[in-house]
Amino acid sequence: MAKNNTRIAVIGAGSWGTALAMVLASKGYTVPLWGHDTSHIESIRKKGENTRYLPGLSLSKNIIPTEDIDKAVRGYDVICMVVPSHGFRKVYEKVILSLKDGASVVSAVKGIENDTLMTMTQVMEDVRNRLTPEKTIHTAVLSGPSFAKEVAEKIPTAITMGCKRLDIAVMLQQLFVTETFRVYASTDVIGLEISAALKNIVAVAAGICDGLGYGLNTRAALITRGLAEITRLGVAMGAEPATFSGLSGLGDLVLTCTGSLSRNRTVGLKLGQGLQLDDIVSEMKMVAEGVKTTRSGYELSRKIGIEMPILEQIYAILYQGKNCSDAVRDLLKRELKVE
Ligand SMILES: NC(=O)c1ccc[n+]([C@@H]2O[C@H](COP(=O)([O-])OP(=O)(O)OC[C@H]3O[C@@H](n4cnc5c(N)ncnc54)[C@H](O)[C@@H]3O)[C@@H](O)[C@H]2O)c1
Ligand SMILES: O=P(O)(O)OC[C@H](O)CO
Repeated sequence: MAKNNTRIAVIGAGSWGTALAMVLASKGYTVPLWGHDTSHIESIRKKGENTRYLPGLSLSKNIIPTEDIDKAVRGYDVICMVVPSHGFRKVYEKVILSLKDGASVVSAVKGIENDTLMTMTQVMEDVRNRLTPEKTIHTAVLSGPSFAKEVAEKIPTAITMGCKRLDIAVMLQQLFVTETFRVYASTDVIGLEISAALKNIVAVAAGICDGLGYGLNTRAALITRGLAEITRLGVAMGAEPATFSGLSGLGDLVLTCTGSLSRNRTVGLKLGQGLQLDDIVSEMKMVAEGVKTTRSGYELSRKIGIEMPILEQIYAILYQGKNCSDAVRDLLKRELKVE
């Protein structure tokens, strides 16, 4: 758990980027924390607190807020990308220009790019191939049940670090682990990314059912059948089935479908209570990745030819104006199956 000489920076000064910077700073690392909004970065610098995304928690002096991406990245060994999926590619196109050869980049992001249907490590590989094919960059993913607020408050948490190269996954595991932040290593990058992105859609569904006033039976059914359809898609994309019963699969699904801190579940809750999606999203100051991922997940499932009934109903609610109760009714009256 001791600090070593690795230089690590965090890109993205929202709630999760700040919480991860706090984890690393608590080990003694000096961590540049980059954000795109100059006034927000200035406010963090002045107050020693991220009042917009993690109010009430003092930041360590080891966290160096910056709006200068080159300064945050140049010469660093490990970069942790925590920019929401819709802005990820544009930011990474800048990051990669300053990235040193042989660096590792960890995506802590849970989404699938809308236009390309790529996961974030696929986006990183795509950007590298186009902009700096001469560089060797090790891409990795960090995923698991982890509300930023609880991680920042040092509430015991377990999470998974995935990289196709196990030695790199283990190096990153050791970099992030603390006494309250337990990190497992994995090589199933696609499994971690698919489970992370798609659990947000099931969390929206769980919120909808709670908003409609349904009960705990309904929620348990959604978690279980949601996991079944996420697993089907992930395995068809080359993931290991066991990943879906791990922290990034079942673990994160349970957290986000049941935890009141979940932004995705909150979106669903309000939809179930009758509010309109545009109004809900425009009032939120944080990102709920599940809204956009419903679109990319839906297109991905059709492209690969995987049946995903819960995802299809959430897509119909979010993008085709379907009534929430009608969606639940249609899920229940589907042809009967063997489990
Ligand atoms: N918050 C959590 O508990 C948590 C935990 C695990 C994973 N995640 C994942 O981390 C990612 C980031 O989420 P978050 O919770 O930090 O979000 P957030 O809403 O708290 O903050 C988002 C940050 O990204 C910035 N941003 C927004 N659009 C941008 C753009 N186009 N370019 C650059 N920066 C932009 C915002 O200014 C803000 O600093 C998401 O994929 C989320 O699913 C979040
Ligand atoms: O608040 P949510 O719904 O984005 O969930 C946050 C994390 O992904 C929980 O692991």
